[in-house]
Amino acid sequence: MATMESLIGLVNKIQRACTVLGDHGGQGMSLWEALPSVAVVGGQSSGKSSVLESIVGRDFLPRGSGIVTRRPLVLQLHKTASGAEYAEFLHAPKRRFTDFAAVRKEISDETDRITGKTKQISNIPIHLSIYSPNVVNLTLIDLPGLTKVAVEGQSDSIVEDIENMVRSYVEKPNSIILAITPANQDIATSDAIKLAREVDPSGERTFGVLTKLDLMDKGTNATEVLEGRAYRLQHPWVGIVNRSQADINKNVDMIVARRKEREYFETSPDYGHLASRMGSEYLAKLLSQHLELVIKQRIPSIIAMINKTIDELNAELDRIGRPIAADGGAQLYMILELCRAFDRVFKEHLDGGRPGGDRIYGVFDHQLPAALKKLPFDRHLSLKNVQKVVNEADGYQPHLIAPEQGYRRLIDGSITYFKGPAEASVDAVHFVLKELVRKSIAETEELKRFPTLQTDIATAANEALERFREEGRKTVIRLVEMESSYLTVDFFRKLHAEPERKTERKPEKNANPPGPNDDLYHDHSLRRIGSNVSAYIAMVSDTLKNTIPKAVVYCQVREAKRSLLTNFYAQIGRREKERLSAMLDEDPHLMERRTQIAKRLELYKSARDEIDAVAWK
Ligand SMILES: Nc1nc2c(ncn2[C@@H]2O[C@H](COP(=O)(O)OP(=O)(O)OP(=O)(O)O)[C@@H](O)[C@H]2O)c(=O)[nH]1
Repeated sequence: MATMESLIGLVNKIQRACTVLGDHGGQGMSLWEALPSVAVVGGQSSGKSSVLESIVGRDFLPRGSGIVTRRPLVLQLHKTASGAEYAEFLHAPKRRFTDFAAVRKEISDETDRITGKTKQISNIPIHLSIYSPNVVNLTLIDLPGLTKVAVEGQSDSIVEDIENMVRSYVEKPNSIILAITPANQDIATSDAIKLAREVDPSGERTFGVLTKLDLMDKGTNATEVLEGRAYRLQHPWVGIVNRSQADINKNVDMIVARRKEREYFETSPDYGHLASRMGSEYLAKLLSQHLELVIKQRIPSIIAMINKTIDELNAELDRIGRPIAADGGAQLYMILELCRAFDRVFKEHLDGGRPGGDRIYGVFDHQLPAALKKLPFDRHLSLKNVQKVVNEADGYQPHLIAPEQGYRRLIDGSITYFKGPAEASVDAVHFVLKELVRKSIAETEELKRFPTLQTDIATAANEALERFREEGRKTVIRLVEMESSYLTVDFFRKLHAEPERKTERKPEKNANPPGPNDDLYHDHSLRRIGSNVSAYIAMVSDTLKNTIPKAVVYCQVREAKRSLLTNFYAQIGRREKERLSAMLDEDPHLMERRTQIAKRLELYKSARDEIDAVAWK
């Protein structure tokens, strides 16, 4: 079973953490808003500060004319067993105040730090913790006094601004309203009650406090109000007698004032019967008990809200990416993971699943055959050129049986033409691969947050592709050169065995002018040579049409799949931690957002842990 200290202490802790993170309501459903708290509201001079000081048993609030409270003051009271009495501000955690006049000055100074000397108001709370044997565990939020008129130097809107700020605190369903009304004023005109009625019509969250009972006109009393007949609330009204201005001027001790207040009620003919339920000490206990009760009731919904928020924050973190680890090993691991993610996408492009790989087949199926077809063999094997090549090969002595050298030169010359389409295939596939690298980087979700690493991967992949292209180029050129280094002997043997039907008919078809017999024979023979070479080259072309794609895939596509980033991995493995961090550079906005989320997540998780610890005690 949780103790009172632990429950209120728990909420105190969470509230402080909320303020550190800038979560103090006003931004949708926040943890702060889910936490029950007591908000103190009242018109100017209603005795708000006096009630708070009386509850604390210390003078510590700034005084003065005009609007003194200009920022919410979250006052967390912690009862100490040791007798030590001191105060601490969340904004100055290292400093322990034992002099309460210094606390007052610090509240003033800290107010001005945010609002400037302009006397404007701000909804950013000041957190003050007071540790004392004279307090009960309680958290109160002191809010600016509701006012009717702006004083000099303040904008006209301040009246409305204050009301809006106070309303933003009291309208949340988890807020307990401490509505302070002076007894020497008509309850119907009380600013505090007016606002409380507006946001809590059933009066279940409102505690009515009547101050200045001692200042009522002779012959009148407040029993109508205190007994709940004048204005009904779910909770009993509490009457208070604070120090008068004269007491304050005389520096009457707060503890003495408490005693005097007790005596006032005990001896009062009007309120004697209510004495046990009157006074600031009673009020503090009442609030403390009530706050504890409310916290207990709210814990399940607070836990639900915390869990929901944790889920949402985790989902957002997943979306924008988890924070990067600080140590080199983890960074290296992360870079490798990111590279692998890229590699997966890249392979999907090649193997199918994502488009692009089919364009490589397009090179082999279209581009290469078309380029082979366009090669200028007609020109190279024209009668004139055949004659020229054969004659040159023969030299001073014409061939006797067959122009062996001529054949070889014609074939060599023709085969050289294949280098063009072979290299073009290598280049075409290279560009497809390069484009797929670019696409894959853009499509790798995990890489989106790391522009530097994207560039690094692109550079490394393109360097690798250049190497593969060079390898591919060498290999296809070698294939072409192999074709000229050793000819297929069988092809020519078969030719030899065949009758010369086809070629013999040709001269008749070609309406060549009649000439000497040997000339005719010579033409026939040249034509035959041309057509034999042409047939041979067609065969080579068919072979290369099949082997060039094999070489290209072997050297470029297969390697890209196998070892696109191998060199890169080796390089980063040797890199210093600083360079690894630099590779994981991110968009600063994103980093900021992530830090924010991580902090909030931390807050919510620790809040959950704290609640668990209390709930199981
Ligand atoms: N006699 C008597 N005087 C009181 C009582 N409560 C408050 N006062 C006096 O009323 C004046 C205003 O009290 P504060 O406690 O400063 O009131 P406040 O609501 O905090 O005022 P602002 O901060 O100006 O809005 C001071 O002079 C107090 O001494 C009371 O119960 N009896």
